Amino acid sequence: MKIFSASQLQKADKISIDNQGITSEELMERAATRAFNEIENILDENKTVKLFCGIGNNGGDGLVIARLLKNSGHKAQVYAVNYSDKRSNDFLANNQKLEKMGLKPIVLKAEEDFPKISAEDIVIDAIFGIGLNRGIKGWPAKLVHHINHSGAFTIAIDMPSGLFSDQVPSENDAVIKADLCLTFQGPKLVFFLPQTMDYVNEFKVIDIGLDKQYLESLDSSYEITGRLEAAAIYKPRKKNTHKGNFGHTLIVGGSYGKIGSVILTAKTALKSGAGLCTLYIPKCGYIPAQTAIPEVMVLTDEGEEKLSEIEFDLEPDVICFGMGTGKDLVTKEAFGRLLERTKKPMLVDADGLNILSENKELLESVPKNSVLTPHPKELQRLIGEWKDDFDKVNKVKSFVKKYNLIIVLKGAYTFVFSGEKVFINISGNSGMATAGSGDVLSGVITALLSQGYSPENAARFGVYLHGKAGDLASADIGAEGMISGDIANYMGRAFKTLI
Ligand SMILES: NC(=O)C1=CN([C@@H]2O[C@H](COP(=O)(O)OP(=O)(O)OC[C@H]3O[C@@H](n4cnc5c(N)ncnc54)[C@H](O)[C@@H]3O)[C@@H](O)[C@H]2O)[C@@H](O)CC1
Ligand SMILES: Nc1ncnc2c1ncn2[C@@H]1O[C@H](COP(=O)(O)OP(=O)(O)O)[C@@H](O)[C@H]1O
Ligand SMILES: [K+]
Repeated sequence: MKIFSASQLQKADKISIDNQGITSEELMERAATRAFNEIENILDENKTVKLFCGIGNNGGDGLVIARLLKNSGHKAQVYAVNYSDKRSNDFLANNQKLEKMGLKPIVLKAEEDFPKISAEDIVIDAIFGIGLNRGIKGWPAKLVHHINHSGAFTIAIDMPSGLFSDQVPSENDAVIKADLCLTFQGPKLVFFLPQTMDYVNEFKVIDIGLDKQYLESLDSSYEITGRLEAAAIYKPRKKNTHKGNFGHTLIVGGSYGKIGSVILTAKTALKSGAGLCTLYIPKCGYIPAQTAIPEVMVLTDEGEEKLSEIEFDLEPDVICFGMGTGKDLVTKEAFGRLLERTKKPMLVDADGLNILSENKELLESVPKNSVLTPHPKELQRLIGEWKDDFDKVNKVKSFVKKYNLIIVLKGAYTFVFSGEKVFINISGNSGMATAGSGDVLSGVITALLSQGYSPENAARFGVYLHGKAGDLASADIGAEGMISGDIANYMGRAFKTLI
């Protein structure tokens, strides 16, 4: 699923109106009716719905929803948030229809007019949608705070009011915190950025029937990775195969006290379909690794407690480097030599990334199309500070182009940057905020690379599977109870959900 900008969606509205021979009022009726159907599904009859409608088309949607609620016997109170006297035509048309039914919106013009909102009410926020062009200030801002502090379950129509589709609100701007956002045609980028995602606890996409052909023709850098997209990447195994068909992964990492990290990565690689897996670790890790995973082969470095040479006599299909290595000079030099010798795309994580950050000249030697998996702090070391999340996204886009790499920026929503594209993953949960889940992610992506998935697909699919395995683990044993090893243990079941 592509993510469109506000201006693309506004244009798609116009084109669909022309192509389908309908009026904008009819499109509004269709959009708002579909939103109403969702609301009715979750509505308890005893609840009072308080609708706050702006005076543009987002407000128009709210008026249509109010009419439909009233028609189906719900208790609805409608407020027109009169921040200006300029009303959109479709707002006016729907206002008339509502008044004809005897439901006249109460006009709010100042703080004294605010109604009481109880925690038991349902609030529909139809104040501003994608037409927002400046931060909400003055008494409407106070209304937003009034709604946010009411404790009422708040459903935003299209966008939480006050949230821009293409910039981060400033500290003084008021923004609705939506429990649910019913968003038209596709999710907006701000739903996924760390600085703005908290305004949308949950979202549901409402297909309002815009012209499919036109939407498909639109360019967008941003795409969602959900179940459908993951299933399209998945290559089920053939019957006539042997372990050699699924690649040999070499996992290089670890140091004294951090051998567990590479063990997790290797275990996950095997549980994600890698045919063979060899661990390359300092000597001190030999017995723990052999004991923890009998299926893995183990090679040891000359170094007792840290990597110092990285010499091996095998031809792996993919090398993964960096978990738990530390950044010692000998390890850095050994990594530099490994980079010089490696031609195939590899995966670099954790201290591998920190070594690259401290020795930027090494970036030139990272094989093209390699996958780097930083969390935000590691990213900052790699690319420097950013002003806000939009600036960060642009900086990462430039970085991946400059070095021809793929960046997996980990977070509650993980972003995969590849060429012009940015893929946003929607599987996963807060139970994954636990030590070692990043090591597990490296294991999945490495295993997919070894099985012949392209680096872009391996990154995108690996991130999805990692989140899905986390979701399955959380559903069974709870977010607090799960540890990163559980994510590895649920990996097979994550693949099975795609069959
Ligand atoms: N036919 C259509 O165009 C459709 C539009 N739809 C709805 O229309 C919405 C967009 O409607 P509009 O373009 O009318 O815009 P909004 O209803 O989001 O905003 C209304 C107007 O308020 C003004 N404004 C913006 N920020 C302000 C601020 N901080 N303080 C005071 N005034 C401010 C702007 O001039 C803006 O045009 C969508 O989000 C969606 O809900 C849907 O009904 C689907 C069909
Ligand atoms: N709240 C969350 N929701 C979804 N995924 C999460 C959340 N918190 C962390 N994760 C995932 O867990 C992993 C954590 O990786 P990382 O920070 O490198 O941890 P570690 O260094 O302990 O291995 C990432 O893949 C990240 O996307
Ligand atoms: K809204």
